[in-house]
Amino acid sequence: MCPHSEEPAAWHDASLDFSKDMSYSDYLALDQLLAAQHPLSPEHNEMLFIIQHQTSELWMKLMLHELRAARDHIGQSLLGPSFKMLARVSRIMDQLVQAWTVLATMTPPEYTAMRPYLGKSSGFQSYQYREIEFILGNKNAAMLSPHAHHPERLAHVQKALETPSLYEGAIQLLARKGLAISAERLNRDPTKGTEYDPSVEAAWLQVYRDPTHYWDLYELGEKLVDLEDSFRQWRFRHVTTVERIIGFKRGTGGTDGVSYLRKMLDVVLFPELWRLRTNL
Ligand code: HEM
Ligand SMILES: N[C@@H](CC(=O)c1ccccc1NC=O)C(=O)O
Repeated sequence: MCPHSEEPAAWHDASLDFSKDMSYSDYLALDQLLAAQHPLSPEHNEMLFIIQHQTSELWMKLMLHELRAARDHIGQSLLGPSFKMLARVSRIMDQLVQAWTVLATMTPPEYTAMRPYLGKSSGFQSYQYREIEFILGNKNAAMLSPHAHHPERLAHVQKALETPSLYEGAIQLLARKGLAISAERLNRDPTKGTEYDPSVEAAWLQVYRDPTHYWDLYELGEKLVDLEDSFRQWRFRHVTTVERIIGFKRGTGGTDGVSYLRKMLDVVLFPELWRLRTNL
């Protein structure tokens, strides 16, 4: 009963006996999920480092779920659902951009104390991140090597390398809608990363110069630019946070560290969609 009234407590009708029914924790497999954090160091701040990455990887799992579905819908010219999926992916990326404020609470001495325990491990070896880069067209077969020892992870990245990217699907859609794309571009090796093509820019320019006629393609173009905009912000927040925490030390993954990550800021996923803005 409520302490000061005759009314039953607000939670009075809540289900309380889960001996025979699925509960919140059962449905979310929380026993497994919350038992998956294994700090290697005695440092207080390692839990932050682990959970920051595990939550990022869960968001990446959802991004891939949505990106694969968006690519399938674009392949079937079903653009409405693909727009919703791409918008969701951009919002997830925004979430990952904001998440850097939590990790930025880790100071250099705190990270330095736990860094030796990381060995050669690095986000460079994130197979979900690599799949995301690949499905967006930033492909590089060399990035399979860190997974060569692990058949299941290798299969994920290998499949992503061999499957035409989401942007490839958008270019094929432009051609299906009657826009002139070069035969060489339409028949390009899907394992190769996206490279600027003048016929693709000319096609996007035709769309952006007549949005009323090509509204669905125009909206697809802007959804892709939204996504790359958010991705660029993620890359920038990562390199800035890294510089805050390890300066210009070499990375545990073997790269030059911040120097390498700064080069990644120059990656352009959808080159023609950015170049057309200059020529519109
Ligand atoms: C203290 C925090 C962090 C530091 C010092 C750091 C440092 C680095 C460095 C130096 C690299 C270059 C590869 C290497 O040599 O290791 C890298 C790559 C990477 N990191 Fe981080 N990182 C941090 C946090 C994160 C977080 C929270 C994520 C989220 C998933 C992340 C994801 C990645 C990814 C995906 C790459 C590969 C990037 C690419 O190849 O373009 N990192 N990180
Ligand atoms: N490359 C980082 C180490 C690192 O960032 C890391 C290590 C293990 C698991 C996730 C990591 N985060 C992203 O790269 C460093 O050089 O300190």
